[in-house]
Amino acid sequence: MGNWPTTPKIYDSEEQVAVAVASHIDCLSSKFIARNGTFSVVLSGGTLIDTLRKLTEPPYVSSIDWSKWLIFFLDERVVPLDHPDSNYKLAYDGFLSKVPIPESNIYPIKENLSPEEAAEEYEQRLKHLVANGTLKTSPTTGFAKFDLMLVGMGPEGHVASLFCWHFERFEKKKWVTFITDSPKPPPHRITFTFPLINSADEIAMVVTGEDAADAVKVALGKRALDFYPLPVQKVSPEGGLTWFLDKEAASQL
Ligand SMILES: O=C1O[C@H](COP(=O)(O)O)[C@@H](O)[C@H](O)[C@H]1O
Repeated sequence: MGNWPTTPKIYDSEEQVAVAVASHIDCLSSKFIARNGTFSVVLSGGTLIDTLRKLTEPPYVSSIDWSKWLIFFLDERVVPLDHPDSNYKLAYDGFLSKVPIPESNIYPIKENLSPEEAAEEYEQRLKHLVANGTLKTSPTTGFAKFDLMLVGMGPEGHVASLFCWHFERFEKKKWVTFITDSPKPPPHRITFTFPLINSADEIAMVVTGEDAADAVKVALGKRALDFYPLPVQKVSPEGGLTWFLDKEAASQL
């Protein structure tokens, strides 16, 4: 671990962030496909999905080798996959339905399980994909090592479904955990844990809008907190970390 603090890339508008994020992902897609034969990508929900829109347009929609992409979900609301609160539905409607990633390469949560069962099932599925060589392992941590995690942040500094007032953010052993009292609806969620998140080869933090400015300031070390760190401050991958901000999100730096 050792990418913290980092220098953010700051753009005049969310539109420019979307352009830069698409170009960054395109480069990583080529690099990892050349190296591994596949590109494993973990998606957040929230505003991130709309910021990926440039990938669904020329040149990327036809130039990227989508057949080699594998898609996972950083966190998920435990609701049916066609429910308006589902991160899968958000990602499908806004991104996945517009690019030719094979359906069998997309890994949504299983439906009709309790949050605890859904988290356990997803963790076991990840371990199976590591065992059969579909996913890499971090030699340092033994957790799965995804090529790229695209991480959004809530205005109070939560990432994935790891919130300030939940002990799940201190989890050390589980790969995937669950909560039943999310302060942001809906209450039932599963989420990657920090050891799994921080085992990634690359993390892109994609944060836009003025609401996020205070937490961005804390996250990037410009303001100390005298209590526990915000969840976002625990993002510290073994590999690369790149922050993409628009000028509103960066306004307190
Ligand atoms: O609830 C969630 O919130 C975060 C942040 O969302 P945003 O709309 O403020 O960008 C998101 O990254 C996470 O995946 C989602 O479940």
